[in-house]
Amino acid sequence: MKKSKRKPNRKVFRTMETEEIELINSWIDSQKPESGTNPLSSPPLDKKQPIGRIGDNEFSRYVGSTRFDQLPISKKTKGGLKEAGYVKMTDIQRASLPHSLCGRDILGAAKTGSGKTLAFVIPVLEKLYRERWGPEDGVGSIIISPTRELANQLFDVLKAVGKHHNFSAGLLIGGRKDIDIEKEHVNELNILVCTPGRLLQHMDETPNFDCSQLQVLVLDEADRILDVGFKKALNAIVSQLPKHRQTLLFSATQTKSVQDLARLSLKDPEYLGVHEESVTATPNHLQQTAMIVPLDQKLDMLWSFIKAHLNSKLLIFLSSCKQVKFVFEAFKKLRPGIPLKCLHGRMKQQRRMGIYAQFCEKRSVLFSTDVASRGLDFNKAVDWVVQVDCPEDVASYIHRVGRTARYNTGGRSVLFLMPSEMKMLEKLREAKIPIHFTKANTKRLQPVSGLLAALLVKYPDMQHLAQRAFITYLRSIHIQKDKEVFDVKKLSVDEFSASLGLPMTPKIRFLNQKIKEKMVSGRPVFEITDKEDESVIPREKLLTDDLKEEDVDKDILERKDTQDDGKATLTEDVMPATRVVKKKKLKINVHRPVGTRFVFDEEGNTLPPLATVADAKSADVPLDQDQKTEYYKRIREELKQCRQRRQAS
Ligand SMILES: Nc1ncnc2c1ncn2[C@@H]1O[C@H](COP(=O)(O)OP(=O)(O)OP(=O)(O)O)[C@@H](O)[C@H]1O
Repeated sequence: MKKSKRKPNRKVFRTMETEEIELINSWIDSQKPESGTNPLSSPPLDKKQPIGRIGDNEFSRYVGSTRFDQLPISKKTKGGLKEAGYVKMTDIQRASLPHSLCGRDILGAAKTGSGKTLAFVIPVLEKLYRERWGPEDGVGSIIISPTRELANQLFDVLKAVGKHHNFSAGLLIGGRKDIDIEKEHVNELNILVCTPGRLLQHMDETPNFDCSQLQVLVLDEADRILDVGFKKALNAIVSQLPKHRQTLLFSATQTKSVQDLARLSLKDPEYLGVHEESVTATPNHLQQTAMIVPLDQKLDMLWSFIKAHLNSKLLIFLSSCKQVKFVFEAFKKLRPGIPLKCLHGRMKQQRRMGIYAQFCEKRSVLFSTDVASRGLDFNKAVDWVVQVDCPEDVASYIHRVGRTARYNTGGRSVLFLMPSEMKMLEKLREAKIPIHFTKANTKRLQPVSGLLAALLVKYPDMQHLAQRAFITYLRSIHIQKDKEVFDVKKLSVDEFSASLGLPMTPKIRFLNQKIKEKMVSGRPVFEITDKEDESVIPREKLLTDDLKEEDVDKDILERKDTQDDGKATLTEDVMPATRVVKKKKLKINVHRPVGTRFVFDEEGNTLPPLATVADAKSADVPLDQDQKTEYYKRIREELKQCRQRRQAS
């Protein structure tokens, strides 16, 4: 006779859950790892060993587990993990989960792409499950991320792994218009994945918003969230949370500052730095290169690089939003033959999400500020990370290059360093970053400056973008903290201006100013002094349009100023050159000197992509300066004449 397949009713389900929770609690209690130990150093479990209850009051060891199904976690979480394809644990998961599952505070540090997300998503789900958390219990866990895109990604992982649980979860990020709907429902949510600004907004504005029962607080990219840029927001958030809670902090570059940790009232945290003994601070499968590129050659080099990688996925970092806009708009008009996209903090949220999703899917080039530097996974498939502008510090470098070579995949990165920034190379090497240094080969450069000059004449709006890019870049260098690396006085500004296609070098007022960063009423400000003007300017204001704060969630801090100047066209894909039909109509043939080339070596083999712009043998900085100066002079002269002719007609 066929067995009846009737599902157990609710009561039976509840009893089964209660029994499972009792078993998990006893299992966790009986096999707790000793505080201060790293489970990675315990021998791995024998595959044949029985799992869970193995005698009357005896349970299997879970320290030393290598697979998720060997852990004392619920069937629901195990099911979610399995269906999402997660079977074996990564090192940070093996090291931290035994501690976090038994309720301890964690400071977790592991290389980029090593699986830190699951290391906090699993304990969040399990804690609430074991507490039998329900809709009426309200907010049980808060996961904070520094950027909206990362919060979105974390939310997706939470949904996938937690799909069999009954918790309600919400994504609370700035830039979304549905704040009023959010306010109505936020108290019904059990797990909040949010950016600091939006969370604080709810804390300030949502009637009866209640986190008093919070069980687990997670800070992803913890060092960034504890950083000065978020200090005020984070202090305000933490002041409204109960002290009795579990706190999990994760990052590839972790803070050890006692002051920072004191702000979070951590209780005897377990410090788990799983790659501390590793010979490198970056993923093993990541091939890293640095090369000298003078400021006025950066765009030539970047253009040549893109042309040599038309079948790849490239993530390009520039230092400011204006830089991103200019390079994106200009290169888009030059049609390199690969879709181009851009991402920065001044774009509307929906568009940002759209760009992020598209870049996960297709081969393309994404120009970005540091908004994309942390945490983002892009489906593991970024081929190259190109840092056109030097990162502000070693941590920033590690996070940027970490967008490639994720989990077990390979990846490559290249850093353009100006001659005055060579100190950064030393700093990277001191920080255990195996970076190969090579000299650029100008013979293979495809110059783009002349084309930009022509573009600026054809499209006068572009001139404004170029000027803003010029000024904001110099200002970003001027206010960098690390003066050993960044010195605006060492830059040849006229050549730089010409390389952007500008006919005249814009005035640089701030160069006479002394800028000193200091704290006023707990808020970072830059004190600016020059002969004419003496003022104190809030840090965010000075950085407006440009640096880090544009990229974070600013809905609270800058709601009034925030304007979306990302025009619709700014983020649209550019069709590859093969589809361009209007090309013939252009008066200026911008394509002429920059056709796609294949480069072959002496044996007739195609050269690896980087070799088309890099030349390890050449020892000199690759610039015939006289020729270049002559060239710029001529272009400027032509542009002036062109302008005069236009004015006359
Ligand atoms: N146990 C696992 N088995 C298979 N894949 C995994 C496992 N854990 C994580 N991954 C995958 O590895 C990739 C990187 O994971 P994750 O984004 O959590 O890294 P991370 O350490 O947080 O990186 P970052 O420091 O850049 O934020 C993701 O694509 C994720 O799906």
